[in-house]
Amino acid sequence: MVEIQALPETSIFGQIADYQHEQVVFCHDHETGLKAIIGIHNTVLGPALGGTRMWHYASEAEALNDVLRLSRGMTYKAAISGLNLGGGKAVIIGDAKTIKTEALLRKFGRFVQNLNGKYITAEDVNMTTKDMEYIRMETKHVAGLPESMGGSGDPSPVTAYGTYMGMKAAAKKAFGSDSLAGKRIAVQGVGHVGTYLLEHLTKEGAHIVLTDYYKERAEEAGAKFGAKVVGLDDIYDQDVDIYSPCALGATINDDTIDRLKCSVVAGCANNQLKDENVHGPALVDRGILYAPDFLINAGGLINVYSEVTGSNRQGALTQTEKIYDYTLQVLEKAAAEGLHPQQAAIRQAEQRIAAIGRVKSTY
Ligand SMILES: NC(=O)c1ccc[n+]([C@@H]2O[C@H](COP(=O)([O-])OP(=O)(O)OC[C@H]3O[C@@H](n4cnc5c(N)ncnc54)[C@H](O)[C@@H]3O)[C@@H](O)[C@H]2O)c1
Repeated sequence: MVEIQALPETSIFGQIADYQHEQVVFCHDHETGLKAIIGIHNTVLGPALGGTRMWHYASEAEALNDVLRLSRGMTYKAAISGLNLGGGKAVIIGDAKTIKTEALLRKFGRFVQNLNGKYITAEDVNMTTKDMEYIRMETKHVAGLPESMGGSGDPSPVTAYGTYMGMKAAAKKAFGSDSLAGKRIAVQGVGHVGTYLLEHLTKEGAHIVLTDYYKERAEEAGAKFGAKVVGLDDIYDQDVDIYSPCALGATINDDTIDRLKCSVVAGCANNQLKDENVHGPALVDRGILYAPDFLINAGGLINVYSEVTGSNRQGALTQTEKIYDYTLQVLEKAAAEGLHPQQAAIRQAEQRIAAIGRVKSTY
């Protein structure tokens, strides 16, 4: 596993080397004000696929770090899910409310096109379906489009299904049975994925306690699913079997970890561990089983992949169901090799990339 060390902000090649990226493309256009970075982490398994995020970064160094970290995560997510995809991601620097124009997006599309399919882009934070339409005008290397445009549509139900499968596998390991009937589950965030997840959980007879940043959204979900609604910060103190982070990242941190009373953490949020090298082992010390986030939330990527391969929603769901087996395998590996689950998942992904890399070494 690659240990990432803090580097001086100016050491661009140092950072690229540390994260082991193949290629990082800096895109600039004076006319439109476009400043974008495309991070291509690894293409051993296939083209690098990952969304484009637009964000008002405090510094260019922060933007670079974000694209490097996110694209590396995509490599692992694809590899561990058995997909023939590499990891990539792009960031456009700037305030989406002020600088985003058709021309800027189409110019970005031309940079994507220039990579000839080595990078396939998709929607991410602060990008809309309309924005993707503009990018699509300049490049065919776009995935995750709405069904009306011939794409694979909303990935949230598929992500929720995979998270549900991963949660059941973790329950099997922690409690000896994968049944969630009667289990007390704290769901943090009832947005797109969280709501679909609640449908699976309540159908199986789990008892839910939930919270959301938007009080009305929380109340609505509480009423619909017969769940108890608690305050934003109170979610960490609940006496539950499973904590399911489905909102933001980094919610497992120094401030929250000692408050958790659960036996399992399994949710769809990205980057749940604030520092995987600190909080991964800390969960093990506390006797809490962690279902690796990038493994159990891969349903969305699997759904997008179905677009690349010409499969359909049913094919994506069938592939997503395998997250149950993959999660069990990773948790077994972690126990057998004395690793924390996130570390075991990264190793498993790296081993697949290395093995397939050797396969491809013959002409
Ligand atoms: N949508 C997908 O297919 C997909 C795929 C992989 C990973 N994810 C990740 O899953 C998470 C949820 O995605 P989503 O598409 O449902 O997003 P979303 O924006 O629809 O839902 C997130 C919800 O969390 C709430 N929230 C924000 N901050 C909160 C806080 N501090 N406490 C409680 N609630 C809070 C928001 O109000 C919102 O209702 C994100 O981390 C996302 O990156 C989503």
